[in-house]
Amino acid sequence: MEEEKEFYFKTQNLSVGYNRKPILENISLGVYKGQILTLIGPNGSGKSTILKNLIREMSPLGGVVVLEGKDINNYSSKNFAKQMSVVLTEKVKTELLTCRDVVAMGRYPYTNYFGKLTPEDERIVDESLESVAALDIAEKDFSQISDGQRQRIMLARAICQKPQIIVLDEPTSFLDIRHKIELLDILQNMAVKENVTVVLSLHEIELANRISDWVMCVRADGKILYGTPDEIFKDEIIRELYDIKNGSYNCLYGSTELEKKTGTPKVFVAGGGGFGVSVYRRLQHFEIPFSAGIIAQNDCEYTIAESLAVKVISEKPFEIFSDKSLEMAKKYVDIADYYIDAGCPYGIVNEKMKELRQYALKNNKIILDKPDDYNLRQIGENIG
Ligand SMILES: Nc1ncnc2c1ncn2[C@@H]1O[C@H](COP(=O)(O)OP(=O)(O)OP(=O)(O)O)[C@@H](O)[C@H]1O
Repeated sequence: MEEEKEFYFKTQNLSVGYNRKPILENISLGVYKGQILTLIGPNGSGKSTILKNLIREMSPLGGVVVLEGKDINNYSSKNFAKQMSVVLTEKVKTELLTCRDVVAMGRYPYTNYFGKLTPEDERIVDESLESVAALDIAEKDFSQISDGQRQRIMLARAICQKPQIIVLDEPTSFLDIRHKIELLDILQNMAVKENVTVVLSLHEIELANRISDWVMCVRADGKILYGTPDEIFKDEIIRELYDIKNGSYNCLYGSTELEKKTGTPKVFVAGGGGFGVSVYRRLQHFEIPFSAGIIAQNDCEYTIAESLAVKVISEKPFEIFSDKSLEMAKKYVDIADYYIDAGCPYGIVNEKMKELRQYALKNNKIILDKPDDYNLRQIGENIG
């Protein structure tokens, strides 16, 4: 990681761990103002431990954490709270506090000794509640709301603090997909529009890929990779990071596929244009090995076919399907008992697929057009 200009927030040779035993060493991260850094990695790899060291909840076993050129230990508590707000997963103990009260706690670095809120503070509390779409639950008892609602209130509290940097540990874990997207949208907005720096950990790597400027991969073996999303989100790196042996993760589409079924492909799928995707996944579901073709390598379903099919007959990007590919596809039709037509329309590029279907027909293959689950289950039973 080369530093051209001074990072707003960085670590230098940071070591973190428990009871004087390091679990991760030589951690070097750096973000500029208004950027988003996401920590990803398997359970127990140490993401929360790193975050706790970044927010002064734990003391590093070695190295330093630097905020705006200054060791974070050299900030007074109040000044540190004006710079940084934190959203952790731990449940906050509250007695008889409304959601509004909890959010208002975010203003304490700015209030006087008695903690009295000014009308301006009250306005910021309302604004923060509104930004997480929680005005409707503002007067509810904080201990009587759902996990997802609690997560949004804690974010509102952090926003209310008007920080320069916000640190969040798995802020999306209890949220449904709509609220996940909304939360990440709020963070992105804070970063891009208000120049707030965001450091967070996420399990949803496809979302990490969308919002991050920097990504830190924390591997179970203690190895750390740091880079831009383009450098980090490669199928190979992600597979190794999570030690995915059965199944696959596709970085381009953020899709997860279950384990490929191997064996003689008694089914041939004529796919293309995305029409084959659901057929491949249902064949996998019924544990039926299959071959697929002819798929252009730039077709949106190519990588999914590669993840699930025993064999994919493919064509180079943007090329009209060649005789050579057709001959190869015929070989796999020969092996198969079934020819599934996924319904991709014919055009200039894939005209040879008409010939392939004729070939299957002539060779007494059972032709199925867009089969449903009932058909697929029967195929599974027939081929054993
Ligand atoms: N208080 C503690 N004392 C000793 N070891 C701890 C403590 N808290 C966590 N650990 C250990 O430190 C390692 C890293 O834990 P950490 O919670 O940082 O992982 P994580 O990457 O955040 O995991 P997850 O994705 O499951 O939240 C784990 O092996 C864990 O068992």
